[in-house]
Order: sequence, then structure tokens, then C-alpha cells
Amino acid sequence: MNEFKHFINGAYVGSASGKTFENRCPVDNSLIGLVHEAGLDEVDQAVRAAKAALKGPWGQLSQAQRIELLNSVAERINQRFDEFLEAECRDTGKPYSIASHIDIPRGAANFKAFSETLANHPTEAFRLDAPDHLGAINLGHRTPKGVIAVISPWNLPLLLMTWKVGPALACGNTVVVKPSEETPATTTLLGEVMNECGVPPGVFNVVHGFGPNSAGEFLTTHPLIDAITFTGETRTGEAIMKAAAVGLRNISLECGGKNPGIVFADCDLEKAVEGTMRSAFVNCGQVCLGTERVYVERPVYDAFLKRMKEQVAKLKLGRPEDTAANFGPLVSLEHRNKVKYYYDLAVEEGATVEIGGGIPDMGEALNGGAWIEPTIWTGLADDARVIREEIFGPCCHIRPFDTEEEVIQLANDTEYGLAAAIWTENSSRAIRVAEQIEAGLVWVNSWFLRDLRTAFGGAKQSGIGREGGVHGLEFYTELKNICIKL
Ligand SMILES: NC(=O)c1ccc[n+]([C@@H]2O[C@H](COP(=O)([O-])OP(=O)(O)OC[C@H]3O[C@@H](n4cnc5c(N)ncnc54)[C@H](O)[C@@H]3O)[C@@H](O)[C@H]2O)c1
Ligand SMILES: O=C/C=C/C=C(\O)C(=O)O
Repeated sequence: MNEFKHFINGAYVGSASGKTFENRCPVDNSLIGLVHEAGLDEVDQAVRAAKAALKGPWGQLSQAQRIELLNSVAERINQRFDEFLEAECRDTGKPYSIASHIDIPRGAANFKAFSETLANHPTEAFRLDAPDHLGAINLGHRTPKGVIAVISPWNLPLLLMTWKVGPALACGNTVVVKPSEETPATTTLLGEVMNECGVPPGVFNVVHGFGPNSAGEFLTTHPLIDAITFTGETRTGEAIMKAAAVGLRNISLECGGKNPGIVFADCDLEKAVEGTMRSAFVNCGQVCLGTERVYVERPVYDAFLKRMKEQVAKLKLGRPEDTAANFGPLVSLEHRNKVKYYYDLAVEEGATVEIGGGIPDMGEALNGGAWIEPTIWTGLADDARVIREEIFGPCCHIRPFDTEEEVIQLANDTEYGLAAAIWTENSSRAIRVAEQIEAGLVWVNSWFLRDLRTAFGGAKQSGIGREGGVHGLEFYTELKNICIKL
């Protein structure tokens, strides 16, 4: 039986309690292996190993040496690409065609991008005039924050974990990662890569388990953790913020969304359909940036809806390794229950189901998996729960609008503020509308087009803080001002 162990101080270790839980593949609900569940002891060992490593060989490396090491981690992920791909697709059920273009390449790139940012980042200096005319020079000096707890979700496991581990290590910190209980595999495999590349023991640690009263809570409440970076649901973010309050630890939270797509009549309709298809359905709709509310200007509403339905009908459900498939199952049967609950609620709330809405018959071999139909609704009221709550599944509601002012108000009528996509060929309008959208990220005529130098994060209840490029430096380093009197 395959076992997923913790990775502590450079070695794989099981739980002393012997406690494990099952990891199942959502394609057919087959058992992948048993995951060790960390107790207080394992979490404590991991955090202490990370603390000690700050003072070991890792702490002695120059920035250039650290960067070289992290570049070799990126290269090694690429060398072991197929193993990462298989592990990721088995855990999540997502098509190889998607993970080989998004998850694994970004998993590697995340180790390079921040190294480059750091290597090119200037030191802040201010010359101060003083009454004695000699003045002073202020120098900004950055040091690692210390031990960073990284709590990551299941939807893009390697990508979202390395998105935090990359900059944390580039800045000289050490990490303890708690991957999602649904997707332990690629984070575990990364331990091997760290050892192969000669990253010193204790720099990268992994503990497995759940959230409350398990590894997640034990890690975030551990007093030797210096900062916590989290991606996941807003309600979990609140729990982590409470944990971080004790000892005034810094947090970076990337949380949920209920993102709008805005399609103006002056858009390139084919581009808007193609982009909205991706933003609503890629990764089975399990992308925090995904579009669940689509607003379409009335003159193109019928044509847009018709094209979307045609495209949804063409989505090809299938096993990850099926090269013709572009649509996999949800991550777990539990998550399917949640999404199906919203599918049923939509009908109760008066939606017209334009396409989908149910559980597909995938045949005997796959019917035990977490499959669900891609779904489009119309006709819901703006205050319906399906319009207001994050579903995190392959579904969207499409509604017509008449004026720019109206659609801005509709788009902003949410407690979330992560992302939006605007489709128009009128660039003045694009900028005018984008500036009024209450979100951390706005894409115009594109979606999920990422430049890792840019700020990434959410407004309102979608998060706190920004990571990416120089913005990550604020979180992953302590900035000291050294004032030198001349
Ligand atoms: N803003 C972003 O960048 C972004 C990116 C991806 C996903 N998400 C969000 O993530 C959610 C889906 O992921 P999920 O279901 O894995 O999220 P989740 O909040 O259920 O779990 C995320 C992680 O937190 C851990 N956790 C849960 N409770 C905890 C606690 N009390 N203390 C410490 N750790 C705890 C989990 O074990 C898991 O590792 C969606 O809401 C989605 O929008 C946001
Ligand atoms: O599901 C959410 C996707 C988040 C993406 C990133 O954090 C990224 O591209 O860096």
C-alpha cells in the first residue's frame, strides 16, 4: 500500500500515533494510498527543524547561492515532470492536458520567478538632510521572516503550494507546509526533489492532516511559527487569522471568490465565448479566479448564450490520461455533494437550467467517481444564494444587462473581490470599467493570464495582502531601516 509520510528535517517519517486516512482518486474512487495524520508531536518536530535550519548551512548561503539552489529545484521538477503529472492527476482527477500546461510548469516556474525578482531588487536608500548640514543615510535592509507556515488547498496543489514556498525560500526563510488532505502527493514528492538538489534538511518540511484539531490547527497555533500564508476558503482564512493573532504573527490570505465576467456588445464574441468557457469550466470550475456570474449586454445576450451552450455540449469528460478529454471529475465525492446541493438549489430558486445540472452516467468503471455535468443557468434573481455564494464547480449563471453603470453595480454586488474578466474591444471602456471593479485582479479580453512579477491577491472577503514579484517581499521579509548619521 502506498503511504504518504511527513517530510521532516530531510527525512520521511510516519506518525507516532499510527493514525492514517485514505487518499482516494476522484476518477473512480479507487484507493491511492494512506496518508499519515500529523499530531502535535510531528508538527512540533517539523517546526523545530525549520527553526534550527535558519541557523544552519541554509542561513549561511549568500542570496546568489540560494537562488542557484532554487533554480536547480525548478529544473529537477521539470526532469521529473511525468511523475509530478501522474501524481497530481491521480489526486485531483484533472486531465493530463490541463496539468501538463498549467500545474506542473508553474510548479517549476514558481521557484525561478522570485529568484529573479530578488536578484534584481534594489536596496532602498534615502538621504536625509539634517540641521548640521551633514545629514544621514537611511538603508533598507531585508532579513528572512523566519519559519513560514504554508497552508494550501486542493484545486491546483503543486502550483499553489510552490507559489508560496518559492518566494519564502528565495527570501531565506524555512517552511512547514500543510497541503490539503485531498491532495498530499505532489507536496510529498517535492521533499525528494529538495534532497536531490541539496537543499539542507529542515528548510522544507511537510506535515499531513486536516484543519481543525489536526495538523492545520496545530501548525498555525504553534508559537515558533513567524508568519502564515494561506490559500483556501474565506471561513478558513478567518480561523487562521484568529490563530495568527496570538503572538502577532503576520498573515497572507488568498481566499474565495464569486467572480463576474462582463461581456459588452462591442466585444469579439468568439474570444469572449472561448475565454468565458475556460474561466467557468477549466479544472472542472475549481479555480478561485473562475467566473460564476456572467453578465452579457442585451444585444449579444442570445448569441452569447447559444454559443456557450454549444461549447459546453462539446466538453469531453474522461479519464486524465485520455488525450481527447478536457474535463475531469470534481476533487472528491464530498465536494460533489456540495456542488450538487447548489445545482438542486438553483432549480429551487427558480433557475432555468440551460444545459447540464446533473450527474452524468460515465459507465460502470467510473460511476463511483466525483463526476458532475458542466452547467449553465439563466433566470435567477440577483439575491439568489446561487448568485451570492461561491460554488467552486463547473457552472455559471448568465444574465443580460443594459448599461455600463448597471453592470458595474451588479459585478460589485458581492462580499468577495478576487477577480473579474471584461470583454470589449473598446479600450477606454475597458479601463474605465476595470478601474471601478472592486477586485484584486481584472483581466481584459483574457483570463488567468499570469505575469509572476505582478501583484496577486483579493479585495473585500477574498483575502488580505498581495503576493507576487516585489509584493511578496513585504510578507516574506522583515524590512529594517538602518539610519547612518554622517
Ligand atoms: N484566492 C486564491 O488565490 C485562491 C486560490 C485557490 C483556492 N482558493 C479558495 O480555496 C477554496 C478551495 O480550497 P479548499 O476547499 O482546500 O479550502 P479550505 O479552506 O477548506 O482548505 C485549505 C487548507 O486549509 C486547511 N485548513 C482547514 N481548516 C483549517 C484550520 N482551522 N486551521 C488551519 N488549516 C485549516 C485545509 O486542511 C487545507 O489544507 C475555495 O474557496 C477557493 O476560492 C483561493
Ligand atoms: O485557484 C486559484 C488560482 C490561483 C492562481 C495563482 O495563485 C497564481 O497563478 O499564482
